Amino acid sequence: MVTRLKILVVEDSPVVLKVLNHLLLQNPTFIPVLCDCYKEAESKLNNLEEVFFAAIVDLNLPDAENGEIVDLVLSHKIPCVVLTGNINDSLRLSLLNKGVLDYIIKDSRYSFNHVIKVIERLNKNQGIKVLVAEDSSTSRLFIKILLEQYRFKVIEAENGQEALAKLEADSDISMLITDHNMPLVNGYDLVRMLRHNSRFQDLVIIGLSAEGDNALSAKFIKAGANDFLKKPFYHEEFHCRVIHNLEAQEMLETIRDLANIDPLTKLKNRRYLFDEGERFFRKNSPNVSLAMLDLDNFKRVNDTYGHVVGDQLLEAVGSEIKASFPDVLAFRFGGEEFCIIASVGEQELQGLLNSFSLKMRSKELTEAKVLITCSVGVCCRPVTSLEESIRIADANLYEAKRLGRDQIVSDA
Ligand SMILES: Nc1nc2c(ncn2[C@@H]2O[C@H](COP(=O)(O)OP(=O)(O)OP(=O)(O)O)[C@@H](O)[C@H]2O)c(=O)[nH]1
Repeated sequence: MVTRLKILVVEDSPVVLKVLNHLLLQNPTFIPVLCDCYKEAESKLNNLEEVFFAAIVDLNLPDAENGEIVDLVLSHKIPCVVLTGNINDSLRLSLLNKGVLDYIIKDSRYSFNHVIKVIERLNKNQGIKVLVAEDSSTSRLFIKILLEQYRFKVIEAENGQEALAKLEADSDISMLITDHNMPLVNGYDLVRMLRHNSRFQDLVIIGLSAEGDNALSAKFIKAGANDFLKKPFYHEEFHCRVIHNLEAQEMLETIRDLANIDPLTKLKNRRYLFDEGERFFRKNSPNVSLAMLDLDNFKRVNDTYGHVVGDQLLEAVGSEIKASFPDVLAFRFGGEEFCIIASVGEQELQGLLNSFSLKMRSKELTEAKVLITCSVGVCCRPVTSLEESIRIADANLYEAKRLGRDQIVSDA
């Protein structure tokens, strides 16, 4: 179930209030709570039953014309995005120093979309772990506070060696912010070590240094860091760089998923099989077993119930495969054919396939309550290539079909 988050919106213009309400409601996570003056916002904030995830506030309200609403919201420790008609350097600095997340000039409808983007980012950040590697406890605390302002989960390390150990122990860490001058392993060496390990290819890395060495930023980036910041930096720049680099990485992952995942079944696709499957095969050979699974008489399902139900059935089978083979590589090979690759023993794979076939035989799938069986061909013998393994499993699958379907034929 989606946890819904209340967003306090304080704005005296009915039109702006309406636009923000409309935009926030586009995201089912958000519940906008609208106020048109300081007094109303104050009473909402003082109500202990109301818990706000963030606030969007207009700097000039009829009953608080000098930005008092910002102090009020921040005193309740609520992340605050400010809307303003105009901005100058001293106002910008004063807002940022108070700790507002961002300030947005109300000059076009795009500015309102930007406000929503900031709030959505904040929500996403709650699930993102960032490791800060920095030997100075003061600097570490400063960076931690900046990151927590944006709702990131922060983990700390006092030197490069500790950072490496924490990254190895926790594969959920998405970003590393690392100083250069640290004991044991410095930042530059840490980046080099990480980038030589394929496990850390997707880790976003931002280097930091107080040194006046101009070559250091280039060295960091050449070693594989995504970005570099020289200390002292202003927190506006820090936040922009953190968010930009994270979004670039997320975009890359989305593109990769689009290229490798079958949109209907959510299993990896055939293209990924010949890529990742090949790698898996080489790494685990000769202890690799492969099974080809093909739904029986699937054409009849399409002919009887229509293609929409056919699609729903494929989607449901995809979920069943994911649940039944949790620790193996599972792919949609094409049409109603699937492929499983595992480095488990022949007996274990046979057991998993038997349970899956039994489940398929007895479970009604989709709203149309369709019963479907599947035929399976297995290759367990040591072979020299993934292609050979697929060819043998396919021949066994053909045999399973010939013998009357709904059975497993193995070469073991
Ligand atoms: N709805 C739907 N149907 C698909 C999809 N991909 C392939 N099919 C259908 O799957 C059916 C496969 O038919 P056949 O190759 O004759 O195989 P079968 O009917 O399962 O028969 P056997 O494999 O011999 O048991 C065809 O009707 C394809 O149109 C898809 O993505 N969605």
